[in-house]
Amino acid sequence: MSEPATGPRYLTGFDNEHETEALEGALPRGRFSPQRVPYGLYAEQFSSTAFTAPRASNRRTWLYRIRPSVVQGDYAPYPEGSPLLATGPQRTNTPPNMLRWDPLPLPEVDVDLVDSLTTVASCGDALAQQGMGIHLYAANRSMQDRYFYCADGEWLLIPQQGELRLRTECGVLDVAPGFVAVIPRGMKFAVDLPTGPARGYVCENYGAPFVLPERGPVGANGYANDRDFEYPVAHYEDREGDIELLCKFAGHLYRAPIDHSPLDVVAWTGNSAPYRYDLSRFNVIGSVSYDHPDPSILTVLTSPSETEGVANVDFVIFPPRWMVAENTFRPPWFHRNVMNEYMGLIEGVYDAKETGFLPGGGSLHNCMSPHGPEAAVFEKASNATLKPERYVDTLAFMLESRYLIQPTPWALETSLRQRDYCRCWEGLTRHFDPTRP
Ligand SMILES: O=C(O)Cc1cc(O)ccc1O
Ligand SMILES: [Fe+2]
Repeated sequence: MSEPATGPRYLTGFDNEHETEALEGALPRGRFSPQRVPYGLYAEQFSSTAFTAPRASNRRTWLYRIRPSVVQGDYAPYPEGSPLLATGPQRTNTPPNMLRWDPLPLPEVDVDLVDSLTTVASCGDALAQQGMGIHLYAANRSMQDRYFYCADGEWLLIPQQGELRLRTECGVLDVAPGFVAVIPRGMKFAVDLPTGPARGYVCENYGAPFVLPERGPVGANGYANDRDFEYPVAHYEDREGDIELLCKFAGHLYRAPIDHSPLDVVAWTGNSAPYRYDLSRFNVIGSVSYDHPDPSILTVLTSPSETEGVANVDFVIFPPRWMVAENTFRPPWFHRNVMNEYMGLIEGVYDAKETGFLPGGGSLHNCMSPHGPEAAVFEKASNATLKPERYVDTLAFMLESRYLIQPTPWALETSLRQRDYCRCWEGLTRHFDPTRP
């Protein structure tokens, strides 16, 4: 267990069968469901995979709580929720154009993270448990007397500005920019903003829960190491009041009244729990000889599809690292891909795009749409004197999917869309001269 001087404590190890209790002796020993649970708690199983999923991919947690989750009111639609939250499939045509957006401005009115959700795009179909939704948030208010869960998918939160404190059924996670957090499908939580306004991205993974990619010949270590994934210790809220439980279900928001905090889990054991990961812990593996490797080498987490090696979603990062490849065009190469790529920027500048791709912004290059370094980057990288160079002040990410990523009507129409994006490649003029090899 890691114990920072202040703030929440964490259990470490990806997908471990963790166990934790906020009151000594609260966790039943030797069985999950004794006739009577210590301290008068209720036992509740939380299943993130089918009961019969293979052992290696099975995820479930036993929660020991003050009241079972069924103690709540009926759901009613929550039409006041963000009108820009969408699930898909999108009804508008998906253009093949390369797309890019400026960041969302920070809000001028009080709004919490859930109410601020703005969907840029989605792929697949939440109802078929395939694909993902890509949302932006820009919020300035903590969630008070309201909690949320998403039945449509697991949430990967990628903060770009401002810290998030995630109060969840399993405990508390602090997530600053440079960290990511994953909340299992269906887990109840609230988001506080301890450092003021916050902005970032949410990948709502409709498919199989994220796992760590295989390492192949790289061996037993490297990429994202299992031990660096941090899970919260049990922490419970024992309070009653006029409280709201929000949920996203089949693409729509609902609200149910509840007269107590749903974060009343005193102890839990299992492997389906929220976790956070410090992206600076990623062990970057790259070329130490020549050529620019495929970006899959930078995969932090992958949600597999039924086809081996073809992801439902890959979460890939482009962190600070050394570039040493000799006689090599070092930036990302020009590219057309059967897979679909949404990119965001957490910090600094991305090596393929030195202008126009801004922290908090995003770009989308869908199936077979060409993309690559902008003209100025091509010019510079083709003529640079190649010596070892450390890329610093940079942290971009990519959400890559086998399913076409469909922008929402908002994303196509918003004034944040850079309608001149294509022009960044305009200066790529011909250099061909058949007389000079
Ligand atoms: O910028 C992109 O489009 C992502 C990307 C990065 C890279 O290093 C190689 C290929 C690729 O698609
Ligand atoms: Fe690409």
